[in-house]
Amino acid sequence: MRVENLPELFEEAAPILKALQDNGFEAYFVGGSVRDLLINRPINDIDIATSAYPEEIKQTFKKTVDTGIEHGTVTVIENKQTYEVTTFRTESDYQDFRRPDKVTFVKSLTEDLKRRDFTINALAMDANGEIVDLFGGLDDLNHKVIKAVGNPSERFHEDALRMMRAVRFQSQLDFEIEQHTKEAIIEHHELLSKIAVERVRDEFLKLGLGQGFKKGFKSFIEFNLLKQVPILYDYESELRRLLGIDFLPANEVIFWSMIAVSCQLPLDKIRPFLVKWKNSNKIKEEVVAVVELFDVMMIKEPTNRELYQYGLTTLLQTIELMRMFGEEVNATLLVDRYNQLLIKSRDELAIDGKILIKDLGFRPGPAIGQILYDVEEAILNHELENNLKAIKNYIEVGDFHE
Ligand SMILES: Nc1ccn([C@@H]2O[C@H](COP(=O)(O)OP(=O)(O)OP(=O)(O)O)[C@@H](O)[C@H]2O)c(=O)n1
Ligand SMILES: [Mg+2]
Repeated sequence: MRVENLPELFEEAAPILKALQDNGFEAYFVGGSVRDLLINRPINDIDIATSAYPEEIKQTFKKTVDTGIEHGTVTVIENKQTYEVTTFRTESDYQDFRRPDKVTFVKSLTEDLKRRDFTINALAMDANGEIVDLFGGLDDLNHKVIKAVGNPSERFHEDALRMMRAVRFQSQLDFEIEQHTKEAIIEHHELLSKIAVERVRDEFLKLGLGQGFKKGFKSFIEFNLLKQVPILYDYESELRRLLGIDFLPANEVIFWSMIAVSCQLPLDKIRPFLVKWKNSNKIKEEVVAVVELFDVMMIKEPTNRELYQYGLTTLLQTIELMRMFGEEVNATLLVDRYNQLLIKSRDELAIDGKILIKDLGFRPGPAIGQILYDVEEAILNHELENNLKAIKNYIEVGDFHE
């Protein structure tokens, strides 16, 4: 099969393949980009596999970076684009079911494709768009099937993360997992515990944001992968409720908030939960804010101060989360209320501590903070305009002096 009219991304990369070929090497596009091209999905990164050794790749191109030279990967920079170019390889010595430290370079594309995870990821394409399909990947793409290359048990022993990859592709692509592949995951699910949490998290998140979330998540639970992940292994019945939800989480923060809320984790357990999953501080704080506001809004309308304190992004994410859990929320009204706030942050306040001390004769100390808070509160509740004259007057009349 040949792909006519390659998209620009591939056209731009074709000279890389040609340069390697001109030096007597084989070179192909491989992996996710070929798969995604064939099913019209947006293409992430273009990976290239070649018979050239890393040193030979480096000699072929002017600008290269040794990204993972011990694994045979050299990054080639051409026309400001970067391409990962990897020597045909097979992974031989497996320790602890993680990807090996050592790889063995091989001279044929076939050997390289044989060690890849799924048939849909084991397709290659040459510079003219000709597809190399040695394991039935095209058929599986057409039938929307995720199937291990060769013996599934072997593939999962080589890298146990592949079991997570199976369910994340199921979610992202809305595909089904082939029977033997599925049975091998169920049989070997315990191997997942050997894999670094960060790697599991990346796959879990991709699963969480996929179009076929419910399908992938159901497999994640039913193939017992859930049993191997931090904290959540205890919450199977709670998490199963997510299978009945009709909204897809739109981003990382909503995804983790959705998980935390469905497990009914108390607020003080959310940070430790996110830390266990090695999330960044940024994600941690954003998720905690969403869940806090969610708890508020489940009981009552948020106050103006709450809208101000949490801000628009958190508000919108919380509204989305509430809708996921079947709560009716008047988003327009809440957003209008937010937009009508006279100030959106402390910096916008027309007065500050310095003015209070210099112009109004207050003494430095905790009273300053209290005055600013009260002024802010009056402005947030539309009882006071945010201009210096009005605020000074408010303070004079209000008898704030000790
Ligand atoms: N554990 C893994 C990881 C990757 N691969 C192979 O390496 C390719 C590139 O890996 P990666 O970029 O991680 O995955 P993609 O399939 O490209 O998916 P994505 O679109 O998410 O990048 C895969 O297609 C697959 O052929 C593999 O066999 N086993
Ligand atoms: Mg990729």
